Amino acid sequence: MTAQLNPRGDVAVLVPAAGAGVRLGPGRPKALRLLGGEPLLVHAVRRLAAAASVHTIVVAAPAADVDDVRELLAPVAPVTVVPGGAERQASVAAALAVVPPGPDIVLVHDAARALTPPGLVESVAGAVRAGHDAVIPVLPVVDTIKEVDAAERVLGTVDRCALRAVQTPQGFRRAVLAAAHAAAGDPLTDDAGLVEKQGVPVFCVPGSDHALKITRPFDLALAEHLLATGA
Ligand SMILES: Nc1ccn([C@@H]2O[C@H](COP(=O)(O)OP(=O)(O)OP(=O)(O)O)[C@@H](O)[C@H]2O)c(=O)n1
Ligand SMILES: C[C@](O)(CO)[C@H](O)COP(=O)(O)O
Repeated sequence: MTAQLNPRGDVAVLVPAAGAGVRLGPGRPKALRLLGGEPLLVHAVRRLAAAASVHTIVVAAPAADVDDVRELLAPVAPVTVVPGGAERQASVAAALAVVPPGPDIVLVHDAARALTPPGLVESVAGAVRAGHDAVIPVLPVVDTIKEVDAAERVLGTVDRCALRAVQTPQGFRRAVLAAAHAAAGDPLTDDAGLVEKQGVPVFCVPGSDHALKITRPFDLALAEHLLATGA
């Protein structure tokens, strides 16, 4: 059954899903690889569609797989699917370009963070609604962090109290994200980075262990365990 999105919602979610997944090893584009028998993208979109504020979801799919992705997601939720680009930033820009009039809040969410709970979507959107133009979910850094040189010699120990590991969804006032992408130069790895370059303050909210990015084979094994055990 297709989850209906909320026509009165104020949130559009862009889902960059066009990456190859090189770090995961050879195989299909990462968003189409299986977790518990279903593609990562299906897990991600199902959870986004379960967030009450979501009005629109736009997926940037691998260009060769756009038709397959439309078919795959049709039973999950009403989504718009566009071809992604060579860099994540281009995929996000392609999705942003087709957001319909209406939603004033835009979230950008990696398909690779397939188990992100709907509650995190709502907490990021809520912080934008409360007046923050740019919001990112973060976790504290749990390991000691060293700065090293090219020869792997330690230069020093970084004060991790001031560091955060950044997740998605990242949330923005729509006009702020549009202006940041319009002004974008060399690709950055996240959208908050583009907004920072515009001098816009970025606000942090607590992230979730379940929003882990499935990047390497160990992450996929961990996600399989989380899904299977409901942990
Ligand atoms: N050209 C790209 C590259 C990445 N992404 C998406 O951006 C998200 C975060 O990227 P990451 O997890 O680093 O994925 P990949 O780029 O696929 O990973 P790798 O660097 O291992 O190839 C993913 O959902 C990925 O599909 C995208 O839409 N378009
Ligand atoms: C946006 C992001 O998920 C924030 O952690 C991340 O930067 C994107 O992927 P990458 O692994 O940095 O390429």
